[in-house]
Order: sequence, then structure tokens, then C-alpha cells
Amino acid sequence: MSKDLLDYHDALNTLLQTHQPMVRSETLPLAQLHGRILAEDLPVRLDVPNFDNSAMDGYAICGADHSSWQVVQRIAAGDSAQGPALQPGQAARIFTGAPIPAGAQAVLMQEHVTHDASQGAIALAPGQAIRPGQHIRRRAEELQAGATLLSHGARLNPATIGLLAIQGYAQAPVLAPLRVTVFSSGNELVQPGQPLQPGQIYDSNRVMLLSWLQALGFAAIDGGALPDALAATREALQRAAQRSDAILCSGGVSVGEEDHLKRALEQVGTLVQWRLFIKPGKPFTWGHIARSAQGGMDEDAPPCRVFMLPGNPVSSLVTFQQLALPALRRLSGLDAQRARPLQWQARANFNRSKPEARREFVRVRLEPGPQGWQATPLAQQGSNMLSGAAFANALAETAPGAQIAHGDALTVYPLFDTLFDIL
Ligand SMILES: Nc1nc2c(c(=O)[nH]1)N[C@H]1C(S)=C(S)[C@@H](COP(=O)(O)OP(=O)(O)OC[C@H]3O[C@@H](n4cnc5c(N)ncnc54)[C@H](O)[C@@H]3O)O[C@H]1N2
Ligand code: MOO
Repeated sequence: MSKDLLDYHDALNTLLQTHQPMVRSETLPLAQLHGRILAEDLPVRLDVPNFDNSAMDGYAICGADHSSWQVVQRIAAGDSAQGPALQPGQAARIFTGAPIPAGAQAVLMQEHVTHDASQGAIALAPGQAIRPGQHIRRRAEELQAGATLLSHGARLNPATIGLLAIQGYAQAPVLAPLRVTVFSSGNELVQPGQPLQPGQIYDSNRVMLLSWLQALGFAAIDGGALPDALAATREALQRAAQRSDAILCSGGVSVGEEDHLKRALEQVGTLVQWRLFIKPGKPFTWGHIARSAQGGMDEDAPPCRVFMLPGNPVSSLVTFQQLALPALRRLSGLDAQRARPLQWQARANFNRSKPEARREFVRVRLEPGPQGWQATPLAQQGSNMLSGAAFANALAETAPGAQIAHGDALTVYPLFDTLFDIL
């Protein structure tokens, strides 16, 4: 392996070790909490249920050894159970969710009694038995005040939001989404919708990255397209660093005279790593830019992290998913293990006799086969050919110099994985 080109796994491990959660929190109302990560432990405030109550519509009875009872009270959901205690042989008409009156030992479902309206009495229907405590939901049987309701780091979903409401929380502290400014770079780039002049191409990386980040819950900021000019690039990076937690840019990190991104980073911040021994994505670069107090940030604000993706669209896609995104997830508060790309095993549905020197991420279609999942490469494998990734659903990793035979075990990484959503 080339001396100064880092291996993918070393790069990923280094990124995960050197990017720590940037914890800023904000308090949001319940309806806005879905998908957010809780910033603090929240205690159980109220016993659940908060009072003994009926699980059925029917009759709360005193005296389980009786066979009939005089109905002396009526208690609906929302009523308080402040009436006199039931005496043996007495019952209260009761409804689901209504508080159990003092003295009651069980609730009989209304289908299991006969009702004599003229006498104001009920009797147990033939064949029915009474189990003491039946159909009574006891105070605190589900949750006990003082216990931990939800822990710091929990991702909130509709059920946990409902649980907060059950506890009377109107809002909750959650981690603020990481602010990521996305730039593209290159004089050849034109926004989709505008006319193309000779030599120009449409900018696809920026919208690809912005929409991907948004779908994952990041606060994605569109920084626009940078011209191939060092001073303008330097100023744009410096400005963006003051208002973002991270910068993601694509293009301009190779060795051409018009590749200004790396140099601009060296001038306004620190370039930590340039080039990995991977295909595609060799010029992948990362570093950071200090944030000043004048920028509106705290004096001890951590530096803005910078990820520079190679401009070829597939190189951008692969290095984003396999390297920049794990680092961004880590900055967002996920632990290092959860921040890693989702991976599993599949069998090669191809042969490759001519080894590739670099570790490669082949765009494949993963499908179930007779021996489990099998990975079939797309025809369009050029790092400029986004269609190859668009019709793939995973990246298959091949080791440096490896020959691949049909049926070999491969590590595969689902594209656009939903790991972030299911944690
Ligand atoms: N002499 C060498 N040339 C190149 C090397 C090398 O080692 N020596 N590495 C090649 C590799 S590998 C890659 S990957 C590219 C990466 O180059 P840059 O990151 O500097 O990217 P650009 O030169 O700006 O662009 C490359 C390619 O991608 C197109 N592009 C750029 N941005 C976008 C965008 N936002 N949307 C769509 N397409 C974009 C651009 O037009 C170029 O065709 O360098 C190789 N060269
Ligand atoms: O690294 Mo480049 O991404 O091979 O095309």
C-alpha cells in the first residue's frame, strides 16, 4: 500500500475517535419531537395509572361472596371517586377508566351480570365466577414515580412522545440537529433548471448531499457553488465555519491547478488528512476550521469540522456514506459503534481475476439468492457514472489486490441505509 494513502478502515476509525459529540440542546414542544435525540434523562413524574381504575364497563362490587348487589353509585371516567365506601352487597355502576370506589374488590363486566332495573340491583349471570381484583388497573402497576422514564440518547418516536404526554410533559430537551453547510465547487457547474453553455454540466452533488442530510435529520444549509478561485473559496469556508458545525464540499480536492479546496482549508484552518487508498474517492480530505467568538459562537466553541469529497459524483456519494456520514453521526451524539455504516454479508455474484490495487466499493444490486444475499455489480462502475449508484442498493467492499470468485463472502453496505432511523 502506498505510504501516504490511508486505508479505509484506519480512516473510519480515526474519524470516529477524533470526532466527539457536539452537544447543544434545545427544548421543543411534543409535536416537534419525532426523530429527535433526548438530551437528558427524564423521570417518571406520575404513577401510571395514577389511581386504581376500571378496565371494563360494568360494576364495581363489594363482597365477592355475594351473588347480587345493590347499585348505590355511578362513576364515569373523569369523575372523582370521593363517594362513601361501598359496603358488602353494594355495587357502583362504573365505566372504563373511571376511578374505583373505596371498598370495591372487583369489577364485573356488564355482559356477565343480569340487571334488575326495578330493584336497582345486579346479580352474577349463570356460569360466571369472580376473581378478587379482576378488571381493576392498580395504581403504579405500569410506571412508578421517581423511576427513569426515558434516558438521555433515546431517539423519540410516536410512542415515546405519547409517553411524555401521559406524564404531563409539554416539551422536552433534545439535541439540536447538527448544522452542515454544503458547497459544490467548479466553474463548470450550473444549477438544474438553467440553460447549459458549452463545457458546462449540471451540479448534482450539492442537491444529492443536501437532500440526503435533510432526510437524516441534519440541519442542512445550502452554501451554493464555489468558483474555481482560491480567495473566494477561502472566504466562503471561513464564513461558513462560523455558522456551521460542519462543512461538506465536493470537488477541487485533486491535484489540478484549479483544485483550490485543500489549499483554502490549509489557509483558514487545518488539513488533517488528504487521500485514502480507496476506489472511488481517493482524494477524500478532512480537517477543521476554528470558530471565533465574533462569529456569534461561544469562545470555547469546538472547531467546525470539514469534509471534502472528491467531485466525481460516485466518489462524493461513496465517501459521504462511508466516511463523512459516520463522522457526522458521531458529532450528532451517536456512540462510535452506532455511527458506523450499517454492514452485512453477501456472496459475490461475479468473478474478478484482475485485482484492483485499492480497496474498492463496488456498486452492486443485493438480492436474495439460493445461498443467502448475493451481490451483482452494476455495469456502470466509473466514478463519474452516477447511474451505476442510482440503480444499486449497496456497496460491496473488496480488499486491496483481491481476486474475487463467484460465491466469495463479501462485506456489503446498504446504500442510503436507515440505521439512523431505527436506532
Ligand atoms: N492527475 C490526476 N488527476 C486526477 C487524480 C489524480 O490522482 N491525479 N485523481 C482523480 C480522481 S480519483 C478523482 S475522484 C478526481 C477528483 O477530483 P476533484 O475532487 O478535484 O474534483 P473535480 O476535479 O472538481 O471534479 C471531478 C469531476 O467531477 C465533476 N463534478 C465536480 N463537482 C460536481 C458536482 N457538484 N456535480 C456534478 N459533477 C461534478 C467534475 O466536472 C469533474 O468531471 O480527480 C481525478 N483526477
Ligand atoms: O477516487 Mo476517484 O474517486 O477513483 O474517481
